[in-house]
Amino acid sequence: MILKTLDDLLAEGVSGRRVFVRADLNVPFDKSKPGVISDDGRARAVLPTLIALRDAGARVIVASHLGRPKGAPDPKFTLAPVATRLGELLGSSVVFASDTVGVDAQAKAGALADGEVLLLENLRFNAGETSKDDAERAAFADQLAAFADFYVDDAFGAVHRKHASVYDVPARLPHYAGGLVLKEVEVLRKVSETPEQPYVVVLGGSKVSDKLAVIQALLPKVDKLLVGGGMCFTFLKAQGHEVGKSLLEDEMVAVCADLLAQADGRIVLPVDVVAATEFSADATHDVVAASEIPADRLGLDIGPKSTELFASAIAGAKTVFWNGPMGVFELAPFAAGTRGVAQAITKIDGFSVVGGGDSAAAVRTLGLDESAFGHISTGGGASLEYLEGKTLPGVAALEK
Ligand SMILES: Nc1ncnc2c1ncn2[C@@H]1O[C@H](COP(=O)(O)OP(=O)(O)OP(=O)(O)O)[C@@H](O)[C@H]1O
Ligand SMILES: O=C(O)[C@H](O)COP(=O)(O)O
Repeated sequence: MILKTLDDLLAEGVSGRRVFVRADLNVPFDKSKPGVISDDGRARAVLPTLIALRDAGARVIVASHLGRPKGAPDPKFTLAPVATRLGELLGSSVVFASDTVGVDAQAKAGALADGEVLLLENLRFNAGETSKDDAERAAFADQLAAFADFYVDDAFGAVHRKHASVYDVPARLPHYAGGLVLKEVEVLRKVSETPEQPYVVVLGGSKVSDKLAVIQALLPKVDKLLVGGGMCFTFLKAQGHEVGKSLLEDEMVAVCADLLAQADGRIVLPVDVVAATEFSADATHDVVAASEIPADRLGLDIGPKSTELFASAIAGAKTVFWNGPMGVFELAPFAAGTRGVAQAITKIDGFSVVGGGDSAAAVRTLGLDESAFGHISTGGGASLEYLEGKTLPGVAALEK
């Protein structure tokens, strides 16, 4: 990979210059306490870049998405609490703009002093950020690029998105890869090119259709592919089981059936699940066989037998890649599967990678020892698409 790095930019000198940093500050929030960040790992991961630029006297303009608002302001997805947290982590105040490219952002960017940091409001409050229309994205990218002299991408979690701030802004400014992007790409390159066998992949989480392509791509390379979390129900349905009110992508059932047929036993599904009456910590819940989920229940975690089954598959692995929690770990009654699988991964005599904002958050919020994992990636979809062998638009843009 030939690209310029943050170190190159620092060597050129940034004092008094305006640097646009694309970060992935898409942090999870406490489901029961609005506005309270439940895991600030992604904010901490970008700190070295921000500190280096701040300390070198740059005027730093940080931009990120949060969640998936629909191209217009939505208070549920404001980055305001993240600006506060970022200021605490940096130990210096972070100015927050209440819009992304509007009057407030322009005034605050214009008033930045050397070594000051500004966080713009959620990029996805603007339709141009995620638009599939090149001209619409370009128009928004022009507005973003106008803020700065240089562009640094340290948003590894978003490099798989062909979005204005990831793909189009670097075409408009001298561009550099931040340390986080460089480190993530290096680790994932090793895992994807030369994984030591046996290689076990564990997939879960809720973004089902996002993750089916990676299963297809990884099947020829892995010894076992363990599927839990919200994803498993589409597979269980494909095996002919009823899944009650569990998360299900009906239109993907045929694809899952096809994957199971190709896998020749290497895709391992849960044999039991924790089935609840509703999506709530207080809901009545029981362990049921994966083939017998009652019509009025939804599966919110893998059951104890499945956890054991998955742990024993993980035990002999030399390489483990894990993306996506095994259940709704944020609610205590449904955290055991994720905890059990994570603990099994910490015990392997080999190299493990945890990919995904929520999976990384699970490691930390469940009190597991972060240092027992080989690498904790900030990218969920990004790390999966890298392993799939896809070109990542954000990385390609930096290479140009
Ligand atoms: N059985 C289930 N039903 C519904 N949701 C589930 C289930 N199991 C896990 N989840 C949810 O999946 C979410 C994480 O899914 P996601 O696919 O986003 O993971 P990730 O890849 O680690 O994160 P990201 O893509 O944000 O980096 C968690 O919030 C968890 O509560
Ligand atoms: O959570 C993630 O994986 C990244 O922040 C990207 O978010 P997205 O899947 O909403 O583009």
